[in-house]
Amino acid sequence: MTETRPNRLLDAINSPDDLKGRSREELKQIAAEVRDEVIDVVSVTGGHLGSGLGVVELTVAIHSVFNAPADKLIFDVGHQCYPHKILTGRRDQMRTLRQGGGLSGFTKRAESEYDPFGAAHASTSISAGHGFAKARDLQDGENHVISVIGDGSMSAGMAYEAMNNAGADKSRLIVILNDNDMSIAPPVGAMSNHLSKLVSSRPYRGLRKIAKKMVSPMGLESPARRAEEYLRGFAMGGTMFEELGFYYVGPIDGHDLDTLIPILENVKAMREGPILIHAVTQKGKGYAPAENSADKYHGVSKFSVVTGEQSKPKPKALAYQKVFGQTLAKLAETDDKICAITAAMPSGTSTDVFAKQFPDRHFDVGIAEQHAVTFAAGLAADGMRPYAAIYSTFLQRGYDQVVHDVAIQKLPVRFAIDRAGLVGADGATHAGSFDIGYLGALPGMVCMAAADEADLARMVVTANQIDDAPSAFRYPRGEGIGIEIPENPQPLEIGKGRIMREGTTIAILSYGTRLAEAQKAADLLAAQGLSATVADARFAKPLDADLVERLAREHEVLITIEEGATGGFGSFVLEHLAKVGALDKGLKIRPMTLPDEFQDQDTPYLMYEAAGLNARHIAARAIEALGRGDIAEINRLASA
Ligand SMILES: Cc1ncc(C[n+]2csc(CCOP(=O)(O)OP(=O)(O)O)c2C)c(N)n1
Ligand SMILES: CC(=O)[C@@H](O)[C@H](O)COP(=O)(O)O
Ligand SMILES: [Mg+2]
Repeated sequence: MTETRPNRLLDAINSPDDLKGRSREELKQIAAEVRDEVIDVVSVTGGHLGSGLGVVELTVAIHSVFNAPADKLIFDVGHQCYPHKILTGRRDQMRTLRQGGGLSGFTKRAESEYDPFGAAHASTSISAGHGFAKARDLQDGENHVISVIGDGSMSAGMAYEAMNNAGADKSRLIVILNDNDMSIAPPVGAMSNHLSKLVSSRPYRGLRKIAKKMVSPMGLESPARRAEEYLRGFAMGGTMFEELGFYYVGPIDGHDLDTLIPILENVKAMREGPILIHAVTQKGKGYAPAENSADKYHGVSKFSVVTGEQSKPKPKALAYQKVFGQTLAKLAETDDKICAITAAMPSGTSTDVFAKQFPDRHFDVGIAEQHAVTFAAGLAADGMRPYAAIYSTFLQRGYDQVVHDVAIQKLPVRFAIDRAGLVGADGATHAGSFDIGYLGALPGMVCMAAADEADLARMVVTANQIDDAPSAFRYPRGEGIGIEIPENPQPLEIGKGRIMREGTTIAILSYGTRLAEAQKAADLLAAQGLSATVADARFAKPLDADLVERLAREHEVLITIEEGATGGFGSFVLEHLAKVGALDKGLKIRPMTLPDEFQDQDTPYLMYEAAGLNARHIAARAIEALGRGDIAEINRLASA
């Protein structure tokens, strides 16, 4: 790929300034080289590929026309920003992408002045862009603000809240709608249909000619006037964007620099109001294996550039997600009230397993977590048994809906909280750190965490039986521990944990999949003659008061551990013990949570190592609390 190109113009591009003054042909070559570079990089790092390949020309065009960092370029989600990183001085670090200490896989303010606004969650770019535009106006600035948002991300309410606000405003804001007719899965909804109609009813072949006319000085006095003429004359009325107060330009071919550059130059000359450029692109553009795949190589592991084959290690166990999807589908065979809801993540959450069997009861609502929650509330209010499968981090966006629409009305929505705990390469934005606290705070909510895949199956079944309250069960990204999943999983007794191993001196009470580390910690302690009880709480709410009080009463040290932030399970235990006076009798209690900081990406193991939540840390914490034992020996044994 890259080696076969004779002149590597990209080698001379260290910042967007180096694109200025380049001929159109040179820019086309640079775009081709950027594309090759993205493919090469992601083939060794893994990461988000299809989206970046689709915006190569857009990114080159934007950086050749505008003046970042003075002009603010805001990418929605940020998963398509690899070409942008290559062009903004980060090319030599690209092979550290998504690794510990390396570049983030998203835009990030702390990483570069060319990333004015960080992202990773969808649909924030128009709001942020509007904020930048207002800030500029208030400070008498002159810079441009460009928000690039995908068609999939246009399904979230936030994008419309932003357009509603920005569209009624005179502030200059350029929104580029990058329409590749894909989300992670095929896009859904009426807006997606509207965009498809716009594209099919207005072929951009003619517009290409128009764009050529726009660059000709003939008949038009000034760039601003040219742009106005263009927009008045050729933006056909009736798009939703125009109704909302945006100048609509398009649809245009988002891979054609001969179209993109003149249009951006003209739009740049406009002095007033928000503009939306509708650019049609292809996800995975220019790399056949991506173009030809169903998911357009949205997110990939390392792969062979020649064949496109991804090198995925053979799984040792079924993923938690599959266990969830399969258990729910099986349950639905005998319960026709069960529904599954996903907010644009059918494959990520494995609701696609359910969808295959029960398409009528499966709902992909698009990137719309708030709606997903209230939609589930409506289903529940009229007698259905909805399971809303949402990543912990994305459910943050639907929190008021969980409180106001679900919990206050005691509606039995079942929340399958996916990606609980640290997720690795996606880093802080995707860590499922807060749901234990934010759900556990809600009156009436039943909160569970699976310690292994067999227990997850039981929790899916347990939630099905809770018809008078909302419930949630959390589980991490990826494979289980490889234990057998019962054929007919039995429901759990609500609010009851389990003792895994009886000891005398130290109690380790785990909530979630740290249980395996707790067991290892007990082994490390046993090697020093220190006896530990290990318990799996299963429920954070209702808390197993008997279990917690017994552990407190019968041990010198009580450690709680969870894959969540402070203010979660450990806090609930502490508060309970304080209320019943169990802390007055000299118990040494040590809650172990994620650290009070946003952790950057790394492997999940190393992130937990940095968080101090692996077996050796648990054992060391016990020894430190106890005041006896040898921490150095623990570390030696753990690393052996
Ligand atoms: C709030 C939120 N929900 C879900 C996601 C997961 N997600 C990341 S990218 C993506 C698809 C975005 O589609 P689009 O904006 O069209 O960009 P494309 O990948 O097609 O370039 C989804 C669902 C997210 N990042 N944020
Ligand atoms: C950008 C984004 O939000 C998704 O693509 C996310 O990276 C998917 O994560 P999983 O791989 O855990 O499904
Ligand atoms: Mg898209």
